Amino acid sequence: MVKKKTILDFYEMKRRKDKVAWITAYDFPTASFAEQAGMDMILVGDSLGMVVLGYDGTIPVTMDDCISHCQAVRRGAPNTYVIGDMPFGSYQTSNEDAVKNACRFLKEADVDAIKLEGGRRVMDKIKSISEAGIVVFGHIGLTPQSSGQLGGFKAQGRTVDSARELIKDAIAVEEAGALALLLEAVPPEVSEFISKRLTIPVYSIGAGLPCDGQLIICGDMLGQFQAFTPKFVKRYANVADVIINAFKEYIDDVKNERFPDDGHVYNIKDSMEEFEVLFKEFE
Ligand SMILES: Nc1nc(=O)c2c([nH]1)NC[C@@H]1CN(c3ccc(C(=O)N[C@@H](CCC(=O)O)C(=O)O)cc3)CN21
Ligand SMILES: CC(C)C(=O)C(=O)O
Ligand SMILES: [Mg+2]
Repeated sequence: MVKKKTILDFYEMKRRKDKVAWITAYDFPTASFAEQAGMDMILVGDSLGMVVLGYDGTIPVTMDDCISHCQAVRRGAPNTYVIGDMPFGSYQTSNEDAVKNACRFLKEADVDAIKLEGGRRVMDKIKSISEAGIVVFGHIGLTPQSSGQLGGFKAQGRTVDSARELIKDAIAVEEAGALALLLEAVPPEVSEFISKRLTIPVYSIGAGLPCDGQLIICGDMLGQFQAFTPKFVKRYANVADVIINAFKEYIDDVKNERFPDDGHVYNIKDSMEEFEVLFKEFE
């Protein structure tokens, strides 16, 4: 059993240029598979709203949804670094709400860190949660919770003007006390500059190779999520096909009485003659 990592291990990995591999997971089995595979960390993303609850965005996801899924993930991956993603409305309202809800993730779901979206505009939230002693991951670039303001799920930092805003946000996140930063959907030229400019580890989901590690949504890499596929997704399996084919085979077996066969039923423990006597009694 590999020892559970701490934030210090991730700083050491950045220094040694060892890349951090992480995925999202929302349930017990996926978390357990991730831990068995040796994943460095797991994000319980509010993307759970889209990937496992079927919403078309992350806005409806609640604190209770996140806590419940974090608990399942922690049970499945007791020795892996787990990050809880703060859902829309759980930190925007006030510093007090932000700290209170961040504390819930630690107290109720035993996560190692929390993540929240935004740069300069959430500096006070990052600072308040950090001052409570909690490890904060920042998240800038394509921030799905503010996709309304961005005009949709759009890559960021592709123009000099947009990159300037992104760099200011990255610096602000570090200054506010975040101990890691996630860049989503940002050109590698910009993420390389940010990774070098900051002291804290900078991770990528769709931000290219220059970052200190990579994140991908489990449902995307496994071919489980069908609504759309972001450009940055590499598919490693096609679970949808595997599941649909298994379901079709099962339906066919049931309709044609090939299932259940002798191997999938229980044997009687008295003679058939005795059972026939019993059945006669009730005819
Ligand atoms: N399953 C899933 N995967 C994700 O990566 C993901 C979620 N859900 N939910 C929350 C956000 C939304 N994300 C998205 C969604 C769409 C694109 C996308 O389709 N982008 C287009 C156009 C980008 C643009 O116009 O700049 C692309 O071609 O990549 C990217 C990231 C990332 N996150
Ligand atoms: C898209 C990633 C970065 C995320 O925040 C999530 O999975 O919720
Ligand atoms: Mg999220």
